Amino acid sequence: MADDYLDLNQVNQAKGEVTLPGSKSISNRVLLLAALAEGKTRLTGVLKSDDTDVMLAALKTLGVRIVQLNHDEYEVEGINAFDHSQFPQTKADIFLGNAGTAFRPLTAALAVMGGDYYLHGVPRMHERPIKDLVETLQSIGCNIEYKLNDGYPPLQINTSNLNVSAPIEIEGSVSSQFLTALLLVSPLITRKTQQDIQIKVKGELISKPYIAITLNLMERFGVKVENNNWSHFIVAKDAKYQAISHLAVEGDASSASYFMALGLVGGGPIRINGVGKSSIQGDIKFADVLVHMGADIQLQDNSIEVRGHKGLLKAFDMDFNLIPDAAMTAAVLALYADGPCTLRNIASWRVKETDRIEAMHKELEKLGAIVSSGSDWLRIEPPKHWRTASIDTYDDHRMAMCFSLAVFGPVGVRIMDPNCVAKTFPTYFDVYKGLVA
Ligand SMILES: O=C(O)C1=C[C@@H](OP(=O)(O)O)[C@@H](O)[C@H](O)C1
Ligand SMILES: C=C(OP(=O)(O)O)C(=O)O
Repeated sequence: MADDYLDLNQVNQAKGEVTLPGSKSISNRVLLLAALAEGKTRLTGVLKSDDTDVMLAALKTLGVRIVQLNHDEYEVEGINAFDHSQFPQTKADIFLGNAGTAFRPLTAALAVMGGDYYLHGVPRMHERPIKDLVETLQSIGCNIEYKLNDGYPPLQINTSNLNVSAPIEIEGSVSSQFLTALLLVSPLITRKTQQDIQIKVKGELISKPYIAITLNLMERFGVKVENNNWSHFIVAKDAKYQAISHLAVEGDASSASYFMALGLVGGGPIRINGVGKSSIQGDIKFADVLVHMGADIQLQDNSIEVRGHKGLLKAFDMDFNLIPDAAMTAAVLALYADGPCTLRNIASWRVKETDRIEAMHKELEKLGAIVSSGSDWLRIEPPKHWRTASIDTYDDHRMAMCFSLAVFGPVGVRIMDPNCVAKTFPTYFDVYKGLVA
């Protein structure tokens, strides 16, 4: 039975060493890429969590042979989607929880390859938009139907009849995962239509560093995409994914943000192994926010060491569009700032695991902060009078993880439903407890 809550005591210090679990964004992309490729790929450092479990289970249901060699090591036997245009299993009911990185790319892959597939998730997944991706796929001949509400999962996918006669247009302003999904399947589209594919982004592309991860990993599997200023992409007609003998998944840079923050407010030193300056994940740039707030950060190729100092942190007013996930960590650090802090350009928070602007607003207020917010921003005045609080987490792993940082004031906190961290970091609170005193 899930624990209802977890009481975290007030603490003064944090130090120690952690090794990060694998990156969710990389794990789910490489599982799919390896499944589509020709040949066997060995993946190490794969994240073990709800989001990756649903991707693994979906691929197995679709008939992909995946052997677990060790706890975080898998061998994936690619189906060679270029010679076999469908998955071995052409009819399936696929549950994808609340994993955007599984739902959006698999929608694109299954719609392009065709079959008889029902894709669904938890109730919140059925409130998260997918219209922009579905409309783009329909515009090139995919057969997708909404089963509950227009614009949202669940989806029924049937056999496609691809027809691409102009650049494929995709909206970029709601989630970058729609463009990621289209890019990941673009070599399948070129193969089926026997032509180069052009992709044009409509609207302002958000969360660009996640597109960089997509392009980087596609290239590792043998497909180089031409990127013209993040708005126009070209994929050549001979594009094809080739297996890689071994790919090591980096540690998760968004998960690193909590430990980096602990090193700052808790004094440190905290050493974080698994990501560093060679990372392909945009969230590594969270280090710049912490340096602004007063952290001393040493970035090695594959590790980070963080130290803080006594006293208040420097307040910030910043655009967080490039690091929407690590941005939540900054919102909680605002509790210890020397003035009001503003997070800007975070509209995508409203359509994630919960409405994160509303959730963050409510929960920071419970601790005594004075908070205001708008459609795409959040402003936090640090508490003058702290209050003890039960923090509701809204089934959002990041709400639970970032509010574990709210214990450096004069009070402890109660985290409701702490097991929601299983979405990306099931052992988070055990690791956390080993660092704070
Ligand atoms: O592509 C990815 O791996 C992700 C993209 C981001 O979503 P948006 O593009 O919707 O901001 C991010 O918030 C999510 O956790 C992972
Ligand atoms: C937004 C997130 O997840 P998803 O991949 O489901 O979009 C997240 O992990 O913060």
